[in-house]
Amino acid sequence: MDALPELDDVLSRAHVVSVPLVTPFRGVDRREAVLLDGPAGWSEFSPFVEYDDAEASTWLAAALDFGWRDSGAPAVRESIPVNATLPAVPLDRIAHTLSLFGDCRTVKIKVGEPGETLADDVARVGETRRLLGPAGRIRLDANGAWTVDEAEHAVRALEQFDLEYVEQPCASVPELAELRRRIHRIDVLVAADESVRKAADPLAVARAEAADLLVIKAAPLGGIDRALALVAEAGLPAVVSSALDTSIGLAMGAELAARLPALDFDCGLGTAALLADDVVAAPLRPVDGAIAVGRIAADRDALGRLAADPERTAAWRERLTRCHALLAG
Ligand SMILES: O=C(O)CCC(=O)C1=CC=C[C@@H](O)[C@@H]1C(=O)O
Ligand SMILES: [Mg+2]
Repeated sequence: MDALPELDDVLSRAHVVSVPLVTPFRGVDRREAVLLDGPAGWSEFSPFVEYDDAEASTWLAAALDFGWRDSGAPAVRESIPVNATLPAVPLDRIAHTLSLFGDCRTVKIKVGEPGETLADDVARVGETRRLLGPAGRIRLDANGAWTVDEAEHAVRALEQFDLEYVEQPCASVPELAELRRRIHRIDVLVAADESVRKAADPLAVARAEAADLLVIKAAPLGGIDRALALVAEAGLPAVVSSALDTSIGLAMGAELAARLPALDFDCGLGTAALLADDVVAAPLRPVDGAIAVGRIAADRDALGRLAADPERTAAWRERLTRCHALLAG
C-alpha cells in the first residue's frame, strides 16, 4: 500500500473478537480476529494463531490496505457464487452441515485429515455425492497431506464420485507437477492453495505447470490488488477462498472475486455458515449459492458480545504491533 497508517491510529480502531464455530475446523472451535474500523471501511486481521510474525505481517498489509483504501480495479460482478465447505464431520452430520450453506451446487470436502483413513474419505465423499445428486460439483482439499503415490491412489479411489478438482493434494510444487502428470488422463484437475499463499514464490507453481488453477486468498497474499496482480501474472484460472474469516474478511474476499476478469469456479467464500455467531448484524452467509459483493460494517453489539478476554486481547494487540513494525521496516 502507499503509506502505512500510524500504529496508534490502527490500535485505536482495533476490536479483538473470539467467534465460536459450528463445528471444529483446522483443529479449533473458536476463530479469533482483530476487526479494524478503518477510514475506507471495516477490515479484518486474523492470521492463524500458529503463524509467525513474518507470515502474519502480510495479512496485516492486506487488512490495512482494505481498511484504509479502495481497490484501484473496478468490480465486474455484484454477486459471487460460492461452494459449501465440508470439514471432516461424521457421516451422520454431513446433511446437517451442508444445510447450513443453503443451496450451494458445489461442495468442497476436506480429505486426508489426521486420524482419518482413505476409507473414511471414500465414505464421506460418497455420502456427499448421494445427498448432492449427480448435477452437483464436488472438489476435495487435502491440505498437502499426501505423497504423490498416496494422492494418485486416493484420487483413483475417489474419482468415481465425479471430482471437479483436488486442492493441494501434495505439499510441494514438484509433487503437484508429478501428480498432475499422472492423473491428467482421468480428467481431475489439480488446484494449488498452500503452494500459492504460503510460498516464498507464489508464481513457482504456475511456472512449473504444477496446477490447473490457483486458490487465492486476499489476506495471505497481501490484499486485493496484489492478489489480482498475481493471478494476471500466473495466467491460470483462480478460485477465491476464505481463511475462515468473519463476514468482514469474507467481504474482502468477495471484493477480490468481484474484480477477477474471469471467474469460472465457485468460490470458497461461504464459510460464514461455519460460524456460530458473527461480527455483523446480517452475516454474509450464502443465499441461493452466492454471496453479495460490498463493504459491511461491524455491529457494535456483536463486537461487545464476542469481545476476546483481556489476555487474548493484549496478545493480539502485541502481535499487531510487531507485524506493524515489520511492515514499517
Ligand atoms: O475454500 C473453502 O471452501 C473454505 C476455506 C477453506 O477451506 C480454508 C480456510 C482456512 C484455512 C484452510 O485450512 C482452508 C483451506 O485450506 O482452503
Ligand atoms: Mg485449501
